Amino acid sequence: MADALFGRVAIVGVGLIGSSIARAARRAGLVGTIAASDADAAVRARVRELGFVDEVTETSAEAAEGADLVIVCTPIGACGAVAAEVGPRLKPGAILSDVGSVKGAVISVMAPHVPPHAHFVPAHPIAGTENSGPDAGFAELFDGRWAIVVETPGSDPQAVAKVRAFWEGLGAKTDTMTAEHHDLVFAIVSHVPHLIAYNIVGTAADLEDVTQSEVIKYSASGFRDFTRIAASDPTMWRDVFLNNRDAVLQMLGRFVEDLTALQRAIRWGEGDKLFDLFTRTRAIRRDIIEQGQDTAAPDFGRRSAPPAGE
Ligand SMILES: NC(=O)C1=CN([C@@H]2O[C@H](COP(=O)(O)OP(=O)(O)OC[C@H]3O[C@@H](n4cnc5c(N)ncnc54)[C@H](O)[C@@H]3O)[C@@H](O)[C@H]2O)C=CC1
Ligand SMILES: O=C(O)C(=O)Cc1ccc(O)cc1
Repeated sequence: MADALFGRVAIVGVGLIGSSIARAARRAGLVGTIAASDADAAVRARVRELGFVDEVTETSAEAAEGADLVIVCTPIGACGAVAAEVGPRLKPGAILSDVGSVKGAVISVMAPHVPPHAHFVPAHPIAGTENSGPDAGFAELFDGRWAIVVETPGSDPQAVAKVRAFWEGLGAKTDTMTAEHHDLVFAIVSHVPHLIAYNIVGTAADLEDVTQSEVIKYSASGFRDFTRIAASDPTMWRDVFLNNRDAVLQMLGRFVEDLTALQRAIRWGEGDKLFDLFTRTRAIRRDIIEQGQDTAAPDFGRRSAPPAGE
């Protein structure tokens, strides 16, 4: 068991990520007290029932009162309003953080509400599932996965080090990068792939009338994997695309160009072009596996409830 890094931690928004943080922090003995709040009364009631936090408050301001660390785990679109509510309650030396999948836009709406006596250290765990809500979280979610901690101009190195230590205590490996770089990288490795999944499942669903349900009946594992991703939370992903617009559009532009080149290769029977690309991409997958980076274990992706007895 690690020594407690923080006395009181407040989690605002107790869905998949917020509840997983609470469970993992408890598992590691990382914090003294965990307070939690959520805008949804049904979620607050369920969190009380599940019993993985010490205190459930009506408002985020109450949860943040006296906290050493406040982590905003709401959809991105709510981060600015939550920061406006908790900012004035932050005690001297307190750290405000978040888990949003986009960093630039989130920082621009949260940072103005951080008083000079507190610190702001944005973060993003690269771990999740297609499920939402407090029942979907589990303590092992971050084990062996990356958590990106963002350094902002003027950020306090000690506060950054504490947030890194917190994520490492939750089981993650940590790295730092600028918000701008983060948003470009995750546009191509996470946001555009989700958009592709939403699109292909949508297209197939539109064709379903024509094929009389064959789309679902015969869907093999490739299409099934897309349906898992396309089952991800609509609010969360709407907010991701609205808030990482420039980077996503830049990466989509490149993606569409490359797709058009493939379309052309198929039209003109250029088998060598297709074969070369498929050979390169197969090697990439093999490299990922060799480096032990394929930590998206299927049982993690498919989990919808914490282990019995938690
Ligand atoms: N789901 C995933 O796989 C991952 C999500 N993230 C980020 O984590 C954040 C949360 O995502 P999830 O936990 O999946 O969502 P979730 O939908 O499971 O939970 C979000 C919770 O926030 C609450 N909420 C909404 N507005 C609020 C407000 N104004 N004040 C207090 N509570 C409020 C909702 O009632 C809900 O319980 C998002 O910003 C997302 O970008 C980061 C990594 C992975
Ligand atoms: O479920 C999956 O495959 C994911 O890709 C989870 C995920 C979603 C959003 C993030 O910002 C990070 C991880």
